[in-house]
Amino acid sequence: MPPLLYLASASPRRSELLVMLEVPFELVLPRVEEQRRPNEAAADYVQRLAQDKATAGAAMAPRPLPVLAGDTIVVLDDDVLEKPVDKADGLSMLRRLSGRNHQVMTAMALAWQGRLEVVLVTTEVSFRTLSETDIERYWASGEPTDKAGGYGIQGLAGRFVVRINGSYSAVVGLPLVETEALLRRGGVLSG
Ligand SMILES: Cc1cn([C@H]2C[C@H](O)[C@@H](COP(=O)(O)OP(=O)(O)OP(=O)(O)O)O2)c(=O)[nH]c1=O
Repeated sequence: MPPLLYLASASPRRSELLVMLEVPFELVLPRVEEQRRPNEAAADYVQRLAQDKATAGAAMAPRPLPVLAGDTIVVLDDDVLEKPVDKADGLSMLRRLSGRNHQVMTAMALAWQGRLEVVLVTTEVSFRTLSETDIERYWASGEPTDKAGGYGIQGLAGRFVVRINGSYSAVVGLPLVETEALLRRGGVLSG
């Protein structure tokens, strides 16, 4: 099947989730700098990054097809927790998340025919209290390194999650319901 869409993402989770929407797609891999501006609100930041990725993807796409991109951040007390830069950073994120609620924000952007639309999905996630042993063992699993907030709900950190209020697929990196609607608006999906 010829592609109808490009996904501008190196995230294997985003590719796996997009498969669920049954639209043939190919990857483009733009490089976009991820740096929050002073006083930039978390919701603005995550939407800007998704838009930057979609725009950069459209600039390098080999064919004039719509380009989808996303960004995920974890927000705790107005602080943005991105991917841990090292072990100390990863352990400190997990200690902060322990026994508390935080928000996971995922923005998805679609660039097509010179247009750009972005949607933001915010999900509340509750963690149980984590012991130092939980935290050290989880870090040693290798799972936290490439994930916003230093955890993956779909993996070993699933056992830390007491409840979520919102979209599970958004926490993993691509909100299925909202992305399907976005792809309909962009004419990628019909019906
Ligand atoms: C909170 C959480 C994040 N994540 C992942 C989703 C994203 O892949 C990653 C956040 O990093 P992002 O910067 O959103 O994305 P990425 O760098 O992995 O990929 P790309 O920019 O090329 O699209 O964290 C999980 O897999 N599970 C979780 O529970």
